[in-house]
Amino acid sequence: MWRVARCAAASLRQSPRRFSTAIHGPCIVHKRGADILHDPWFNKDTGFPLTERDRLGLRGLLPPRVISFEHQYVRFMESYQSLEKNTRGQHDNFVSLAKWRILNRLHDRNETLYYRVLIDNIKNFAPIIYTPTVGLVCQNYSGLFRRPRGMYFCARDKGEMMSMIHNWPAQEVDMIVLTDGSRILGLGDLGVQGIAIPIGKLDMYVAAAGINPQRILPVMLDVGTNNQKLLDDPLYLGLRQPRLEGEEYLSIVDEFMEAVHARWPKAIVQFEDFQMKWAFETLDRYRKRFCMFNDDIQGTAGVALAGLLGTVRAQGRPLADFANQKIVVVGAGSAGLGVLKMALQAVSRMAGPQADPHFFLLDKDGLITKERKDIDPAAVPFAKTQGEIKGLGLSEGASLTEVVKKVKPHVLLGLSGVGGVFNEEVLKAMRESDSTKPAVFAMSNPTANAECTAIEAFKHAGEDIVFASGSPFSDVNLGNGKIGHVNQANNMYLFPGIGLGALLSGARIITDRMLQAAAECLASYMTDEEIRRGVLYPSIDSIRDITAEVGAAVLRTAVVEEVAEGHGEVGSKELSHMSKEETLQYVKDNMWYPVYSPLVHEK
Ligand SMILES: NC(=O)C1=CN([C@@H]2O[C@H](COP(=O)(O)OP(=O)(O)OC[C@H]3O[C@@H](n4cnc5c(N)ncnc54)[C@H](O)[C@@H]3O)[C@@H](O)[C@H]2O)C=CC1
Ligand SMILES: CC(=O)C(=O)O
Ligand SMILES: [Mg+2]
Repeated sequence: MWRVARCAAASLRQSPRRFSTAIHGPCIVHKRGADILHDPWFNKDTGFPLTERDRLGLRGLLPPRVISFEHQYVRFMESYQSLEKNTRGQHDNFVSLAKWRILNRLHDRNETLYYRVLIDNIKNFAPIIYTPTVGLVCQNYSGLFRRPRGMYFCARDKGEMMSMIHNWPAQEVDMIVLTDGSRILGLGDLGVQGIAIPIGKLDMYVAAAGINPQRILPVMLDVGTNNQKLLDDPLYLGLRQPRLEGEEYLSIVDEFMEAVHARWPKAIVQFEDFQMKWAFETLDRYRKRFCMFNDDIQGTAGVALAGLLGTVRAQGRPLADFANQKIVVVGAGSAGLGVLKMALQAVSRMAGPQADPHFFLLDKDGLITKERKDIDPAAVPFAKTQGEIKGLGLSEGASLTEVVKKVKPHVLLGLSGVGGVFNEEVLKAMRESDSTKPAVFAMSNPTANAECTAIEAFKHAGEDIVFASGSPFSDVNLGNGKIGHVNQANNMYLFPGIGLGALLSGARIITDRMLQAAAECLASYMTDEEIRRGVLYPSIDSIRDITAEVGAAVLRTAVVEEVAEGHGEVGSKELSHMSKEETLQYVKDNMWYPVYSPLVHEK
């Protein structure tokens, strides 16, 4: 009823795991013949019906047999499965890249089929198009490069961006993911090669939020790199210069934001994998002027908070007990500080602004206290005073092991980007935790950068822990029929819903309360029974469902916050009159789902 008018190419109510036989509205195409076959958006490969082949000048350009969408799907899955079989026993990275290649080739050729296989097999394919394999793709991007995807703005383009933005062929863009490649996952500065991250994030937008892939735009802002290995690499495809700094840097980001806003005033920009100083600076600079958010600071915070509230429930305690949880956060970067900031807001709401939460923050130099020289301003609110830690026998720069042994935390949460920092000694110290169900969150990506593996966590910290990691691990067989459940604490459970809710509300800006609504929605999604079993987040198989819920929660809060300006033909008044159920239905009705629509040629 409230579906927003757009090319009916495949705008269909979500019907996962079924091949709908419904008739779909036609899609207008301005090309003919071979041009259509070479356009992944319209291409159906051997799936063009004979009438369409006639209409579009395709007769003779394809083998005569028409293969149905269902059959094409099965054929692709069969070739994927034989790749899996044929590469069994080979090196993990080799296998992962081979899987990425076969998916990427389909993406380049036939987007409708690509997104269908992705959506229907998201659990299998997310680790390929997203973390961890996307990290490997970034590391090898210049060598893997065959075709561009998205837009590349570089330092040399200063003064040209207003016109360059019009080089993007799509008329409309809803969702942009932007990186400067300066902190790609836990892999550091990867320069232009970081473009694979926006591509992977936007694939998740299509798969989870049903954002129309014709209206997404991955963007790389190449301001140079400080990665000497890349600068020395003859294959490197980015600018061969050190990173711009200070005002020079900001003027590039400013120009990009202005250019985007001039062409697509309602587009949402997600900042992704910026090094900490620019992550915070750009968020402060733009969040009141543009509809934007920083996923690493804000998306991650919401997902972590939902997990932290889940661990309180897993202990059989009331949510208000969150204010008493002792939480050790390892990593004082954009992600760690974002988590603590949101956790602090939650504690204030629950126990009042005078509440004194028991948060301990460590970085590469150990426990952060007020004694710390050159302390980052963003870390100041979480730095301990001497008075707070004296009784525990801790001091400035105390090691992680010492902190865990003395604090006996309920939760140990890693966002350090350093693989293995939760070593045997640290994990064993968690056995002395004051919690009946201690939690270990090893949230750094990709897999090799996780603070510990799932097996290590259950082995050393004990079988009663709750475990979560940023990249996927398999559940752990604990013997005697017991299974250690592995949660994936990854911002993928929130950013698609934040973007979707902001889009469909036509939000002017993204407020803290919209982000809080997203986190609360995720936190309340799991049943008590699931939480008791240590299941804090939904299975990735349900990501479309949780994203619709999160999107609806964000949208409703945008209305309450009076930042919703409406989307398409649905005005802000109509949005404000929708019940909770109607909002959810509106969101679901606007989620794109891939089907072949009849193509009609127009000059
Ligand atoms: N699971 C998820 O959804 C997300 C995970 N992440 C991951 O978090 C990690 C960090 O990201 P950012 O905060 O943006 O990076 P960042 O570079 O801003 O911060 C890293 C922090 O870790 C600290 N650190 C480094 N070595 C350490 C050590 N040995 N012990 C303790 N602390 C140490 C640094 O001092 C710094 O404070 C990355 O691996 C990233 O992939 C980030 C966002 C979302
Ligand atoms: C998941 C994510 O955004 C990161 O690791 O940076
Ligand atoms: Mg990120």
